[in-house]
Amino acid sequence: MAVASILFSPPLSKNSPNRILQKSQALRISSDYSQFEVRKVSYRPPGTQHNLLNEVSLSLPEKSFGLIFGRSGSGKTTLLQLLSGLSEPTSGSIYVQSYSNDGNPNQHPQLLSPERVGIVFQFPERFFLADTVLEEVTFGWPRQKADLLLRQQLALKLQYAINSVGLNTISLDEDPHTLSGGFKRRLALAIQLVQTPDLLLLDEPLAGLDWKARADVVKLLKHLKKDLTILVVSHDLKELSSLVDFSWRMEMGGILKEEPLPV
Ligand SMILES: Nc1ncnc2c1ncn2[C@@H]1O[C@H](COP(=O)(O)OP(=O)(O)OP(=O)(O)O)[C@@H](O)[C@H]1O
Repeated sequence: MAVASILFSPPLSKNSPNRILQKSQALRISSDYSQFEVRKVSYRPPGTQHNLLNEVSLSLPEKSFGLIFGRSGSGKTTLLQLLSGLSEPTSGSIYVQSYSNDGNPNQHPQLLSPERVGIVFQFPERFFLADTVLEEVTFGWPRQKADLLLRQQLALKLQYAINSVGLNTISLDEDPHTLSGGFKRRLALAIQLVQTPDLLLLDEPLAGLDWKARADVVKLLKHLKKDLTILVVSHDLKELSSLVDFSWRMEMGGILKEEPLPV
């Protein structure tokens, strides 16, 4: 099923939503460059006595690829949950800071809002609910009553997501559960990209895939890296090393240290 047949793809004109989308994206980053910044974040789950994260700090410039590695149970997933807004830091802050080219902040830091963040959990295919790829990507979207402008904007977002992950080579009528492992991961990424996030968080993106699908996902991440800021938690350091701009080790007790990959 074609994207356009569901949501109507408009011709491009001066006032087309494509231009509106580009304009709003350009407005979001008005500075010379910006960084996602985590400052002295600690986290203790409500009702417990133990900090899972202890004064974690990191900076990730826009359009760069960061990787967090470390032993199981050290707190890596917990940090992604805080960055995505699923839980709130007990202390510290997570924000976006913009800078001029001379390296000085050029406005007040903005708190990172969850709408700007996409997160793909480990084994995302386990959470697929819909009967078709299209329904899975557009889950929760208005079908009939949305006004024309909204439908046009949604159609463009859908097209962007589908094309970005290479799902345009298959029918959107396919059952998500029958896709290959690599295509299931593409679909999981499309579900996030349709929200046009600025920061994409991936928890163990290669886990459970065969060698071919793993190579496929690495290639896809290389492509996505051109337009997105990506932060990955993974044990697959060798396979991801060619993508990595910044890396950190999470030590037991939730202590984060910037460190080169040990590969
Ligand atoms: N809500 C919670 N309450 C108490 N302890 C928790 C809670 N959530 C996670 N934990 C514990 O926090 C620790 C860190 O978990 P987390 O999943 O962040 O580790 P991880 O580094 O991502 O591990 P893995 O590599 O195995 O995915 C674990 O010991 C986990 O059992």
